[in-house]
Amino acid sequence: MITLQNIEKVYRTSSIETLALNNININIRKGEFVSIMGPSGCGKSTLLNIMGLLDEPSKGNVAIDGQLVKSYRDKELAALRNQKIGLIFQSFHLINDLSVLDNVEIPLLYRSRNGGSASGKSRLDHAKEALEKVGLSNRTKHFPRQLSGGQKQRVAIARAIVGNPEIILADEPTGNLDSVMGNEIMSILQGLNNDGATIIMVTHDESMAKKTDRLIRLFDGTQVGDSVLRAGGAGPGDNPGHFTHNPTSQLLNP
Ligand SMILES: Nc1ncnc2c1ncn2[C@@H]1O[C@H](COP(=O)(O)OP(=O)(O)OP(=O)(O)O)[C@@H](O)[C@H]1O
Repeated sequence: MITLQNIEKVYRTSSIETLALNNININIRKGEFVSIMGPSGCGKSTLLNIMGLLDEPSKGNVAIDGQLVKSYRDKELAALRNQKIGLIFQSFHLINDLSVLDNVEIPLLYRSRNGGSASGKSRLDHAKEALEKVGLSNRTKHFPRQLSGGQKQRVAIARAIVGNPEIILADEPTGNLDSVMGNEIMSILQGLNNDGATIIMVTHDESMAKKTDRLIRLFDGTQVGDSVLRAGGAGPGDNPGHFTHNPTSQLLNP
């Protein structure tokens, strides 16, 4: 589903070079719930951003469903992201001036403006459905400032799933929440995973990581662990999957 091959990421400023990721090789299988852990600054967010096509590696290859994304232009990357990937962040990233319902509709608006055919009514229906899935049907007209942290994160999850993405990437989704709310958010993510979503979650919390299928550990930009926590997770030794031919992109393994 997501394959990273020999990924290196270097951040360069005029005076400093930081090797944020060094020779990372990971294959995420369809339907897995994977957690990524490691000390502050070890490269977790950088890794998630590369998986989410928000950032490019300095070296190496990223493939989504076997398709190398290296040759994709920004617009193609944005379209692929909108179609396949839902993003959830620690600080929610909601738009304060928009109602809950309008926040959740945003990915569908993007899709409509880029050739999608969904009507305004169907977009709103989908947004309401997504809010129902996270138990927030009774807050559609509220604004983010009128919600608790856990509710804000549930809105963010509804926005992430409204377009039915196959992949959900979550960067410390419970990091700003107390343990009760954090557990609620984990239950929602587990439910989405049971329904078939592939989820990759960065966390500092071992107890949250233990609820996932597989734990990848990073240290200083290097992958230092990859363990299966429950059946269903792919093993550390798994080889990257095969790559299908698409004339518009290179093959990762010709
Ligand atoms: N835009 C940037 N420019 C320069 N260096 C950066 C940039 N973003 C991240 N880094 C550096 O890359 C390394 C990895 O950062 P990253 O944010 O991926 O770590 P992290 O594991 O997610 O950390 P945390 O747990 O504190 O959020 C760090 O040393 C950081 O200082």
